[in-house]
Amino acid sequence: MAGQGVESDPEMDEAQPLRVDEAPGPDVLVEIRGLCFRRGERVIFEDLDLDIRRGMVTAVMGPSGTGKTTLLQLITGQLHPEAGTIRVAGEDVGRLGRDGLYRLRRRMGMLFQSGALLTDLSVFDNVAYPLREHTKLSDSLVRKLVLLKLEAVGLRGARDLMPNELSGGMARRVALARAIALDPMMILYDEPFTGQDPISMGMLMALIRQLNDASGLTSILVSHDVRETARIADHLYLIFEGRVVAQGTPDALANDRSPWVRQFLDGLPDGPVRFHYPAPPLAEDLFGGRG
Ligand SMILES: Nc1ncnc2c1ncn2[C@@H]1O[C@H](COP(=O)(O)OP(=O)(O)OP(=O)(O)O)[C@@H](O)[C@H]1O
Repeated sequence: MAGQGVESDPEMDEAQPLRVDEAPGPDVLVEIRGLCFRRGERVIFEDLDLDIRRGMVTAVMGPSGTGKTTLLQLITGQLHPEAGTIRVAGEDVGRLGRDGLYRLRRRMGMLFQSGALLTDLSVFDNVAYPLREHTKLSDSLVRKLVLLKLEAVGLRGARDLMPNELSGGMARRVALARAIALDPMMILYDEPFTGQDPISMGMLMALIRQLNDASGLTSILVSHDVRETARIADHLYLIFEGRVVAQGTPDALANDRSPWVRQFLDGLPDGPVRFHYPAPPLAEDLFGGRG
């Protein structure tokens, strides 16, 4: 666990930005500074600062639609910042050309919700796919690597199965084996627990932690599952309305009394994040004679 305390604004009725003032050290793998990004007219990020530290599992949480998936897409260079910088392993992602991005993405494993397996390939061939596409390794070496990756997710014995013969949890573990096939420096998880029963969720949680620690990875985890995420993450960022509104270790955030943190971590239906969409007073609407 990282020994860092919580940082949040206790009076936070309205989300205030938290700034990362100190320069990033060598332990920072992803450094985001002053990130601005819009979708049409909608501001998704406004002057966002965020650090992902090497060797840690860092979770990014926040209400639905805050931009968590968008953040992962910006880190992987699928989207480009409007302003600000995103540095991954020292490289400014927004300035990389096609080749640079390609090289960088090879070093990032991704387990996105939509990252389905190729349905007409066996488990073995799904995991072998990135190795065959991106390397010139011999068949016998590919075989050994695939078996090792499948062993790491507990599915070496399932190598000849087809995707439609797998449970949802097994399919996600195969996708995880595929995501680590090229020995990435970092792995990004977007809602990895969605739709999983408690047992396979537990297995995935343990795997995320184990793979991170045993392979010296750095992990970014986007998830709605507050309790589960807090159990495996070293550091949590809570984002809302384009900014980081709180960050810290799970323990520190668990003891944080700010209304925003409490509403999010305790799943309260109303608080700084309003249940009601902004509207004039009800009486005015009912009796004010307006259309
Ligand atoms: N391709 C797109 N074009 C336009 N707007 C988009 C697109 N993808 C997402 N958005 C919008 O950007 C905002 C952020 O979306 P994003 O998926 O990043 O949020 P999220 O925090 O990951 O949400 P959730 O927790 O529900 O998955 C949302 O308002 C969404 O409607």
